[in-house]
Amino acid sequence: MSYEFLQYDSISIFHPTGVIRAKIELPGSKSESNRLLILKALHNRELDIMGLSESDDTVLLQKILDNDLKEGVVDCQLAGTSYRFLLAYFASMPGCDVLLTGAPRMLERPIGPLVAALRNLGADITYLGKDGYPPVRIQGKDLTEHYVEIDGSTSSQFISALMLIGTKMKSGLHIRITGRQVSVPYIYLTASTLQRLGFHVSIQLPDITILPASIKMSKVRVEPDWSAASYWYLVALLSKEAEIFLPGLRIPSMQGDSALRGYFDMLGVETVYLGSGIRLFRNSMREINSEALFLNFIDTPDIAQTIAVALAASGIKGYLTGLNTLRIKETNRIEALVNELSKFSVQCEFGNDCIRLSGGFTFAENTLINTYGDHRMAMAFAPLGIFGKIFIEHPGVVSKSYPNFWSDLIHAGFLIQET
Ligand SMILES: O=C(O)C1=C[C@@H](OP(=O)(O)O)[C@@H](O)[C@H](O)C1
Ligand SMILES: C=C(OP(=O)(O)O)C(=O)O
Repeated sequence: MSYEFLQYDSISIFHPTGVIRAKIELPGSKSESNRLLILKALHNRELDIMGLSESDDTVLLQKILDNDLKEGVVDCQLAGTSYRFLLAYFASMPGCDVLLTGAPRMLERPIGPLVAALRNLGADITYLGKDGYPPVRIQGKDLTEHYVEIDGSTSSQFISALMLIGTKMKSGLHIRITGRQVSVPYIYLTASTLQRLGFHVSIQLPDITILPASIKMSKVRVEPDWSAASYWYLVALLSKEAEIFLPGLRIPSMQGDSALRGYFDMLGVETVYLGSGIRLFRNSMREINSEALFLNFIDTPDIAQTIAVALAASGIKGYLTGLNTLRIKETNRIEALVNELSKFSVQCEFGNDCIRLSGGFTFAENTLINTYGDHRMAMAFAPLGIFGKIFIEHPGVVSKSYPNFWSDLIHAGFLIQET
């Protein structure tokens, strides 16, 4: 694996022909990997997880769990899912005394509903900074209650965290979700991961029941990451001609971001499922006969940036809604998107949970894309290099989920240089 260009202040990127034929080995799903690592630590340290994500977030989580630390400071850096899962994990580990912290941005990402739910289950958690936010001190305990209510309107990671530790609780766990649940497919991903390993889970939202059990399997394979696939759909869309093979992706998939297939089909990228993976084709005959597209991302927040760039660069007007959680991710993704799209004259208006794109895209050669410490800003804008040279600030941000991204673009014929 050669993780190129991660250390530079900025890079330039462009594609000399716009014709792409490539086979790209995507990283394993970060979401699946993180769930499996927690389950492995809770139940069976011998579990063999194949195809684990090589993302910074997963590598860090694995290191923390492998250390089997009982005391001291645990720094999750920028890894939101890992932070939320570890919060529940340590809270349910009798005898541990841990200070769980992260990078400055992590200290701005809320955890209040998860802490409240864990406390109701008997956990001992103290806020060390602002109430409702990291860092916290966790003194692990046997959690003896078996019913909990939690507000699901901030993050699904809170629900998944409870589901994961519920497998280890003596009488299991019944979770009742209050509020409007966001990112629902991630809850189903947790459930299906548990079921694959032999746990009993029943979901009838807003209720989830987990029964205690042990892992029945010794090996499990992680599917490649559909959120990472989104950048290759965008490359295909913007290309003159494309045929891209992404081995290992399945249809149907338990990863909610696989819904991106439908969006891109509408825009002119066809997906063919081959059993061994998927092949993407640019269908230049496809015409969108819609004045404007109305798309809701409440279930699939991680592909909103890719689709926003896809619509803008195709000159399609769009109303993107359900963006509630984008403000509390690696950066305020709504503002970041609007700032960067404006550099290409795209007319954007935005609110708390929506962006309206009113067209007007003009490619501007040599534009510098600011990335706001957010891997998905870098990856969603990089494919614009097909139209001409652009610059990407802090290319190293991609390692949060896809460290090989730049090397893979080079493999697909992009020319990338340090600047
Ligand atoms: O459970 C998971 O693996 C994730 C859930 C989503 O977060 P929210 O539920 O906070 O939207 C998603 O954005 C994140 O990248 C991964
Ligand atoms: C939001 C993300 O991750 P996390 O919440 O795990 O930091 C992401 O990968 O886009």
